[in-house]
Amino acid sequence: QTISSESAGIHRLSPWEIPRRDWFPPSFLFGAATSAYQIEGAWNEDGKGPSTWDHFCHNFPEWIVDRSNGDVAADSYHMYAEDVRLLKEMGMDAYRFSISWPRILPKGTLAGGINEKGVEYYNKLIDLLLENGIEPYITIFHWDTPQALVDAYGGFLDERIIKDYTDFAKVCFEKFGKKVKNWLTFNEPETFCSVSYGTGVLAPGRCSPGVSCAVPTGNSLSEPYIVAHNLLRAHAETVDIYNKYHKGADGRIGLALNVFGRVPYTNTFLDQQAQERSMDKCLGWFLEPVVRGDYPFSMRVSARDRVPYFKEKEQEKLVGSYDMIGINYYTSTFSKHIDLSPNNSPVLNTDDAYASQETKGPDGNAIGPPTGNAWINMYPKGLHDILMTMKNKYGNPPMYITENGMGDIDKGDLPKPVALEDHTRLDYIQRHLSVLKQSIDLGADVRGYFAWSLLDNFEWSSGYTERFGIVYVDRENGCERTMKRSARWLQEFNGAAKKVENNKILTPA
Ligand SMILES: OC[C@@H]1[C@@H](O)[C@H](O)[C@@H](O)c2nnnn21
Repeated sequence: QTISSESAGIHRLSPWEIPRRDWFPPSFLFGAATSAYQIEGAWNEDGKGPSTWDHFCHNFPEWIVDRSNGDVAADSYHMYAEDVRLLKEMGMDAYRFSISWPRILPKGTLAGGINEKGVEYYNKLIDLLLENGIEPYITIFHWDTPQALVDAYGGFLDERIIKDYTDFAKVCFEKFGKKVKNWLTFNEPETFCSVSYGTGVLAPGRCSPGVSCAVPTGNSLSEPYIVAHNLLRAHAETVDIYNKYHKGADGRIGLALNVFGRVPYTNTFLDQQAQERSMDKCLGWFLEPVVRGDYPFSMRVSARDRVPYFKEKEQEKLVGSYDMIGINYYTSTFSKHIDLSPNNSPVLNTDDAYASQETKGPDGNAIGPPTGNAWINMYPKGLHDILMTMKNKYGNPPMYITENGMGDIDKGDLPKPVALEDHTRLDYIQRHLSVLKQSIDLGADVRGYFAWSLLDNFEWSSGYTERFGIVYVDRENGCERTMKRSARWLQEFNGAAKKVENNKILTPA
């Protein structure tokens, strides 16, 4: 069951603590986010090719909690108009979604041909969004690599991916770039590298022999760094092409980074160093290359020859390869020092930080109240700390909170009426918006906020057992959408709720 905010020891926000739309500038964007594999379904319809996620779920169902897959998901391929209607009804300014690479290029390569029906789907979605005054924010890659490229040369493990990815991005810019002005090349490269090639929990599910994953023929210590290096070079090439041929006067491009807050486990020097190494590992791994052209020093010290070097020409394209940075924030952990000794030789690339990530502090208390799913304890201050780091250490780039949210556990035992009353999610969103306001007032250049997610959707290895949507999706009933309490509050917050008094609608139609 969803833990009630009261029983989780969360006091209700007082009326004056409830965020209001006028806390934020009129230009600030409020939106919601999704990704292709998690919502579209139609996995093999209208010429779409298989992605690594289709392959992973069909071949290794035992690695998905409920043995499910994204074959239907939230059926947005057929129900996208309903999604846009909901965004409009909530008064959202923007919608972040991703493009399925194999829906556009079924064989992964340009030579393999463009699937015009796939192009048509995204053009219909984009046109409907624009007709309803909703700004599209497109993520080019949200983890669904074409399986054909994995079969051909190992996907992101091989630098041939750089050309195929830039070809795919060019098709997106050519087909959608006149209407779409905001682009994110990659979603959460750190998660993709560490969890798809380190722990192997995400497709293609690779890890070292001896680590428990679907494909234990990888190398959890070296493959994440190889994939990261290819991904960053693909990012830099793509941004260079965009800036030269597609940007125009008002185009903007960047990437969305997953950032866990990290708090020293104790205030000892060793734990403070552990916190810094953990931030380097999570944020710096991809941010420092695009800010200053190389990986964090702490990573080179610990992972040494497993961290590749960029060529000078690559660095020239990497540095400053963003007009905006997306921050995906959910929760924080305590970072605890691990001795750099042969007894602790790393198994996973994340072990290179020589720090454990603890949800409980030395006093045994969790970093924040539990929410629904296990890995998210509510700690809004972590978002503030990250934004201050972005402002004070990384040049305060234009930022968007491109994901923020929590999941309700539903193993078939969460009645719909209970799920619709998602007061913990409402409390979570309100508290993070409140912290966001403080951070902006302290100078952080944040220009928008996207709730994760618009819809209950396919939550990767958790399948459909974690509901992250502000809108409930009833997959037993034609994927019918119903606004949850959090969505209705956002509707009111956005000034879109039809306030009716004496039968007169006060808000604009
Ligand atoms: O787990 C919830 C969501 C996923 O559904 C998103 O696809 C992913 O970008 C993400 N990163 N952190 N948390 N999330």
